[in-house]
Amino acid sequence: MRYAHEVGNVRAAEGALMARLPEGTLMQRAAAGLARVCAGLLDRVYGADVVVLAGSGDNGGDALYAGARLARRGARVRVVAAGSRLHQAGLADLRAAGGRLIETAAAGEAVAEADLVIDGLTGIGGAGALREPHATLARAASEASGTVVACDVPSGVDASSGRVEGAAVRADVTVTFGTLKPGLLVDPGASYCGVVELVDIGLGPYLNDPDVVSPAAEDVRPPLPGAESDKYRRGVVGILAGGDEFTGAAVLATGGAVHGGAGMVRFASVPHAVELVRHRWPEAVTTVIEPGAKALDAIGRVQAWVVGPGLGTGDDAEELISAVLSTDLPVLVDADGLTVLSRRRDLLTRDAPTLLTPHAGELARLLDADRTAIEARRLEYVRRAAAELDATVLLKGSTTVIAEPDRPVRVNPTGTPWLATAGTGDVLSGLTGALLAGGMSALDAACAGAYLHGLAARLAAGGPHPEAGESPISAYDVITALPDAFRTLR
Ligand SMILES: NC(=O)C1=CN([C@@H]2O[C@H](COP(=O)(O)OP(=O)(O)OC[C@H]3O[C@@H](n4cnc5c(N)ncnc54)[C@H](OP(=O)(O)O)[C@@H]3O)[C@@H](O)[C@H]2O)[C@@H](O)CC1
Ligand SMILES: [K+]
Repeated sequence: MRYAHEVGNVRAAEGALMARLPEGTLMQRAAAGLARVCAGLLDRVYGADVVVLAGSGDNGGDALYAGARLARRGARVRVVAAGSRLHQAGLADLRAAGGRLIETAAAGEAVAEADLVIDGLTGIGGAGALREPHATLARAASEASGTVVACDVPSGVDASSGRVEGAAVRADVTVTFGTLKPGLLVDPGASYCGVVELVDIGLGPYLNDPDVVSPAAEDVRPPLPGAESDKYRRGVVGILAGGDEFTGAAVLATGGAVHGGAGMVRFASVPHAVELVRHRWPEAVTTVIEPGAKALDAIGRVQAWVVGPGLGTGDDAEELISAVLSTDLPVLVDADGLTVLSRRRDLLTRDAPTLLTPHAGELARLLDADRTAIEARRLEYVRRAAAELDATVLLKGSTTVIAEPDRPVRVNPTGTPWLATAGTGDVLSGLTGALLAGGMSALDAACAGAYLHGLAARLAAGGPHPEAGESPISAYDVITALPDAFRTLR
């Protein structure tokens, strides 16, 4: 797991640690780590052209001390001061090492020709949209042809949330201190960071529980069949999807489940959807159901339900969703099911686990909120959704985030922009339903489902020669790549 802490937590740990150390120690540790990474990025430090963008806080101080370390190794270091103040001791050290301050008016040219730009405008103290001249400097850095290294956080990115309200530095590398910050893991902030390097400054023992975690491959443990397993013990997932209008979603969700490790997939729907699913996935056991409260009775036993993809949003769909949520089994609700729930939130009052898998638009309907606001503040809204709806919520999108009341939010590290194509969400719901039926908790199933789905998409997009770049993929390609994604976890 990778752990991330919000600004308040970082400051509390910093205070506790600083009380035990001589003044300035932490800043020197940070600066040393930053300078080390910068030096590694340069072909040669001696003679390299380095520009430090320094704000008036300690983030600027770190950058100035790092600049001084590079200057002592022979780099030509120039500093642009943003704002009225500069960290005085840092500036004095840089000057003593041969660095010099230049006018803001000359900054554009200096940044454009630099081999390396260090962004020390704002760190965890940054708040709201960057003001001037910070915003202009951030834009210049983002367009620089040299390597751009952000100190702690790319300036303009909110460290706790990943929110970006105006200009922000697009970094090639972000060197962060003590612990990751949630804004480095969650879009839009994450997309500004480049490669994130964590520098240990000794904060670890003083940090509280993380606010956000991001799983690595070893944290994703889908259930494995043992010698004793049979299809029932491995988990039977029931899929209620498709209708007279939409059938593709049913085929794709079933495919996700068939390749998601379920012992058996039961699929139930109207005759046309059943016919298509049978044709494409002979592995699935299918049932034609009549609308009505007794629809589930004909299907046979399952360990978890997936309901919603392509189901429609009318009275029949509502009745089916109501019946499924009245069971004492884990239920994953997706797509049309979520639209129905946005007018029937009362159906969510239940004891068994409920997993909701909305994209921003569906969550906007569920919370009566604004879609754009959700996309800009994914962490805030996924937490709010989990608390208000009393469910596990997986918010799909450029960064998929998963929340359960009173737990750290999980951020999925896999995926590719090519995943933004019709039908991939249906695959995710079938896959995750299979993991739920296999006995995983809603949080772990959501996490493993998102991880495997994103990995399968990357494998599909990268093909046999990923070094040659990625290509467009279809939802069906994601299903086909799932076995390879599972294999990478072994
Ligand atoms: N915590 C740790 O463990 C360690 C922390 N360390 C380092 O300290 C950093 C935190 O330093 P910090 O607290 O001085 O805040 P920082 O990020 O420099 O920003 C404050 C300045 O930004 C300005 N400003 C704010 N918003 C703005 C805007 N929208 N647009 C423009 N300006 C804006 C604000 O201006 P003001 O509002 O005062 O006018 C103020 O001058 C941290 O990120 C890390 O690098 C390490 O040295 C060691 C270990
Ligand atoms: K910064």
